[in-house]
Amino acid sequence: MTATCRPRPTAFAAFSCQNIANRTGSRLQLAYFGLGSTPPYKRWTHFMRVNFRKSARMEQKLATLSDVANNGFDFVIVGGGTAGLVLANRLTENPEVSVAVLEAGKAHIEDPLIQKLDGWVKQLANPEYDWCFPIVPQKHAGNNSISWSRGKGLGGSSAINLLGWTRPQREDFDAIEKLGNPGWNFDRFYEYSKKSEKFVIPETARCHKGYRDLYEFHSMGKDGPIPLSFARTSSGAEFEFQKSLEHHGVTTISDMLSGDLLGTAKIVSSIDPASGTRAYSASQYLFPVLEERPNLKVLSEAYVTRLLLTKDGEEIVASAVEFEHGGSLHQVHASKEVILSAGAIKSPNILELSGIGDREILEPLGIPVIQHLPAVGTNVQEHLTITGLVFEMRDDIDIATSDLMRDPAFQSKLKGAYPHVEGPLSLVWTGITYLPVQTVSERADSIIDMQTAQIVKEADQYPPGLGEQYEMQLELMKDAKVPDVEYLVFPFSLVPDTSGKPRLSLLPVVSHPFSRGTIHINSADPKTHPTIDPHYYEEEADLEIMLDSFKYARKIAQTEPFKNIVVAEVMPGSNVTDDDELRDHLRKHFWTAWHTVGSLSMLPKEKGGVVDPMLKVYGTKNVRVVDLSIIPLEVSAHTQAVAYGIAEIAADIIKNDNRL
Ligand SMILES: Cc1cc2nc3c(=O)[nH]c(=O)nc-3n(C[C@H](O)[C@H](O)[C@H](O)COP(=O)(O)OP(=O)(O)OC[C@H]3O[C@@H](n4cnc5c(N)ncnc54)[C@H](O)[C@@H]3O)c2cc1C
Repeated sequence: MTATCRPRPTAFAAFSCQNIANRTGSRLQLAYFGLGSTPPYKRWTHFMRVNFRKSARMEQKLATLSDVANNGFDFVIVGGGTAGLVLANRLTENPEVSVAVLEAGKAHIEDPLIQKLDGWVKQLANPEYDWCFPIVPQKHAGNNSISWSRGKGLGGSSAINLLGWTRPQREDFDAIEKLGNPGWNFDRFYEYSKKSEKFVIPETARCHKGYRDLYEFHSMGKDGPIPLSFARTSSGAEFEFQKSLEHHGVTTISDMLSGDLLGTAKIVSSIDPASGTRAYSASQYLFPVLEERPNLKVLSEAYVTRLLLTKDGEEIVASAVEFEHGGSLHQVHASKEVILSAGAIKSPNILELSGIGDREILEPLGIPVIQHLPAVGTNVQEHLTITGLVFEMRDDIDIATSDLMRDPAFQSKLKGAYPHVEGPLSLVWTGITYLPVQTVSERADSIIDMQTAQIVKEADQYPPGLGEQYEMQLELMKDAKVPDVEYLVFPFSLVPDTSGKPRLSLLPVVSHPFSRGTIHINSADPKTHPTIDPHYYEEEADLEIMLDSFKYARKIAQTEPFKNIVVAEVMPGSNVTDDDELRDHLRKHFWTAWHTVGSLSMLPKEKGGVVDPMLKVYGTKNVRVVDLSIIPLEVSAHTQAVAYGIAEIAADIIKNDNRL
């Protein structure tokens, strides 16, 4: 790094607190740069004022009930979330095409909790923003339970997520095609995925070879709506973790978006470098076009209760959608198609409430069965992770943690030193690593053999198609070029902590869990939360992979230089070493990465499919699903780019199919 790369005093740190810390040597200065995502006082106040005006104008552009109720549109999209708004934008590029979007949550226009990078801390478990879906006590995880967050409001989960941007491993996506979905391979996904991306190289990062390479030579889209860049803030601890990984032969990579994830990296974030705020589907795909598209009507606080289905010969036709708004039920008519984009949890619910699903679930609830489609709400897969590997970090070195940054005493010291800087911390998560099971576990072969034997033994009890999925998963697992495990470095503790000490968590993630769960309605009341059972750890291989991944993370943490920045492992504590004790610990502290897929899988019908490769629900003439629920096999990546990519592909499928 040359002197010209040094940030100006009012500029924000571009990529590495650690780099800057090395230059300044002062924790105060480090923390100042760590505040990078919060603009200086004047900028933020001006920003808020402008936002307020924009917000009022935008509110007026949203639909009113009378714009939508009892009116007809070519397409009705259920759910104004990540995928739903991409689709709404792309379909209404043609002024002849009319689209209504019904979103259950609020509009949250220019909402600081969404825009500020650490706003998610306040959004999670807040019912204004988060559906807070409870999951049932987990039989194979000590009957413990957690809740699954999902975004409620325009932008859906892209409005509350943790901003990391990854693309799946090539082989993961190719496996989706091999399961019977022609065209759903990595190459096509990649081309469409880039359509949503606008990679912006941060000014000061131009000096950093790795990032320049990524920008100039590699794999990101540059003209799409979602600005992406490297977060200006990072803890610095992730770089120490990377260096420790390097001691164990893991490569630090600069391009994690080319379909080859193996290695350790600084993740790209969906943050607009111009404003330092969250870039999400509403801010990038909806608000910029709303004013100029009278053919697009978006109604918030419109809770869809069911699709109104009729039969046309053998085929089912959705002619309208029923929704609740302001305490009353209304309908909106669709002349071409109804598209479900309510996410992997609610889209299957809406199908079931409409009479498409397993007869054995619908009939006892008094819901007339229009089509018996037993795969609805099955094949649910979720990235398995844990919260229980937490460290106390040294506070006399240039590593920032969220705990430290939140400390009022530290903040006031900061303000004394930098009176023109306002606001709390906005450290985002940036440390990411993908590894094959062969790297993290000496038992890789025996875990594969154990799972193979299990599959042979239980094959005749599996639902249709599951055996084939498992064979595919085993192939991916045997391939040491394909990641099976991920590590996240979080600059805080996810377990409530009142010690006031700086904390950091390492989160191992099982990328391709074998366990399969279900999501079903349990009431004919559309407002009742569904019964969600992910069956965490039901398949023994998931627990054993987690165990070895946990032990590997610990090994890295005990390697220099990471070791030198840690005071102690506070959870579970380095005295806990017995495998059975650790298994209990992992059962107790399981957690979600919020990446649910598979609940309306795209597969041949006889293999457990709900939608075909054109995303149409089997047996229907005009009902499609466009969200994460269609992915039949979990991918190793974080899923927002997948949701955007699916919607970009779907838009062209729908346009072609309707000759638009
Ligand atoms: C807390 C959290 C953190 C995450 N972090 C990351 C990350 O760092 N990186 C990453 O890549 N991915 C992350 N993800 C995952 C990613 O954001 C999601 O997988 C993706 O956004 C899902 O898109 P979707 O379109 O399938 O669903 P959503 O974006 O969830 O959209 C569904 C929409 O439908 C609406 N809806 C539901 N039911 C109804 C109804 N009955 N009527 C009307 N509307 C309805 C919802 O309110 C919502 O707006 C995270 C997710 C969460 C929840």
